[in-house]
Amino acid sequence: MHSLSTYATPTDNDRSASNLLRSGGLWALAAALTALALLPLPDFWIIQLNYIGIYVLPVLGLVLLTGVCGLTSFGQAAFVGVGAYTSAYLTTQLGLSPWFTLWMGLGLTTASATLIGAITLRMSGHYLPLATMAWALALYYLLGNLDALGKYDGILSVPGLSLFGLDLGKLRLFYALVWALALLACVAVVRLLNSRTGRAIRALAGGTQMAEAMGVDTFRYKVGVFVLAAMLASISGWLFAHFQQTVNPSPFGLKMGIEYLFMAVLGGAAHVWGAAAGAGIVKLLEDQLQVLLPKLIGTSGNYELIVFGILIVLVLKYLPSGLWDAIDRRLPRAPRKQDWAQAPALPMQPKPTTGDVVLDVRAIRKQFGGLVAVNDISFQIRAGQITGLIGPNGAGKSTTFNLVTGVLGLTSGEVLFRGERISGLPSRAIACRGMSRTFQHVKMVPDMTVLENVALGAHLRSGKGALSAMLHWDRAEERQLFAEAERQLRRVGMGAYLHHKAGDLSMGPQRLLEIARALCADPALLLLDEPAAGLRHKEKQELAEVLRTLRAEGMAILLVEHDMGLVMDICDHIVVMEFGTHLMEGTPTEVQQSEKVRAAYLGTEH
Ligand SMILES: Nc1ncnc2c1ncn2[C@@H]1O[C@H](COP(=O)(O)OP(=O)(O)OP(=O)(O)O)[C@@H](O)[C@H]1O
Repeated sequence: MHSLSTYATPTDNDRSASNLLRSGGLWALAAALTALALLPLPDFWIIQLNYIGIYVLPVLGLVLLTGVCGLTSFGQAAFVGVGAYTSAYLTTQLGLSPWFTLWMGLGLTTASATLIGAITLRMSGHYLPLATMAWALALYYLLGNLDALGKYDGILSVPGLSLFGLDLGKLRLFYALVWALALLACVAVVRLLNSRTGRAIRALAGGTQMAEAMGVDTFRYKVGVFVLAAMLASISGWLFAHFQQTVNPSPFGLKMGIEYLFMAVLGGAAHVWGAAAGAGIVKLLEDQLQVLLPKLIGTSGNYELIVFGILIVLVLKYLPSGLWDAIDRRLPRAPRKQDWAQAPALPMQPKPTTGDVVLDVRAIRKQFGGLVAVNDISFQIRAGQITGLIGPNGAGKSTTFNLVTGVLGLTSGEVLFRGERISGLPSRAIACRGMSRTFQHVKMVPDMTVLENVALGAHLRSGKGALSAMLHWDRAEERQLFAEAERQLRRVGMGAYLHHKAGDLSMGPQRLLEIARALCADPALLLLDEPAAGLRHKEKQELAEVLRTLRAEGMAILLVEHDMGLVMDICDHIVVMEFGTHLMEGTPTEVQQSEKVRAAYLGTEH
């Protein structure tokens, strides 16, 4: 299996150079920001930098929401408005401390984002962005029409911030506060993305099927990310209100929502540091263009919007992943520091004894309109056996597979897993009971390493959440997860690939990655959907060896496969389907000798 490797394993020197560059980048940014504050810069530039810092927070939210999760939102500015207005209103009307109203703003944002997210995030495709536009507009008009909030004039005389008698309204102190919060948020998001929760979040962009099969409650995670993005926006709104000391609806409307999205896309929507790059470039460019363009053209107007329009088209065409991505790709990539050698093993479920019935499929049926794709199919799978499910194209194998794993609902019949009825359960609930699968078309997170992808398989065997990740309270569990991921990768002969980017693998290692990820879930039943598709002869032999080893260890395996050589070579029992019906079942020899099976494959009458 090692012969498959076409990559050089990074050395310790690469690792330290890369770590220095990457973690050093944060310190370099912090040092540059401090130096800027100490330099005798005109106030104008400090004000600009304050605005950039304020914009970094909502854009960072969009990086999570849009760049990482693939959920496009034009409504981020509305949550900036919720934070700004809550604090402006409560400090001016009730005389509350801004340090208290920050939390009230966050509370209101959390409640409204949870409600809006729960309603809109069920939508997909272009409906979701349209829905975000709708509630962004609704909030804008609400703010502009409420008497209590001063209608379109807004709220004036919002107090500045002070801390222990220190007036944070002074430009350079406010600058320190804004950028301390912005950098803290960036570090928190970096930590989040590099955690159990982060890996689940990163899996969402490729659709929900794989993440659900790993036990991730994808809808809950989407709402969670939406709320987190809104909270970052709310903090930005709080800063904005107390920096400007006045609020009105304009900066929280749809136009600003589009501008935040533009900052994220330009900077690099999938990169945390892209948020800072995007916010900085757009703000500085906007200001310079507002001065330059009227001079060039000879009349005043919002001409910078035309330049931005052209710029976004060019960026989408030539740098679709944003400016930061172009830089990031040139930085050396350091492998994760292997600090899990001593980590205790993750808890394991008790396993069935060899020969026990693990899966009992009873007369399952699936109709798609008038088409009966699976027609009252029954079979059993036992521990320590490889059961093949074969049949010509369109026989109903994948549909059967999806019915068993909970991806599709049954029209009738039932499925028992280890004696428990699982029909009707969602796939994550089935995964939780010890059934794990691979996909006909490999599903993984291409930007994550092989190790990270495989660690996702143990999602249900761990439990640390977003806050633990941000505070680094999840390190012990992370070590356990990576120890398990490495163990499973070595089990399938992928020990040489731990730190490779999954998207760079060829088909053979990709399929083994999926098997290792499925094994990471500690399953009693492994379902493999065409694992040999696209593999070379040697890779197939290696796959067969892996499956034999798993069988010897007592694993129950269901194999849907077209490669008859492989099926006949490794299966103990074979179920044959044709036109959705159960044609026959038996040992490989019985199946090979069956006239009915030959006729089914040759397309003759039987
Ligand atoms: N979502 C769907 N809606 C309508 N028909 C479907 C759907 N999914 C599958 N079918 C139909 O059900 C039948 C069985 O398809 P299925 O993909 O399960 O076959 P298969 O044996 O896995 O085929 P292959 O080996 O080509 O993957 C086919 O006629 C297919 O067109």
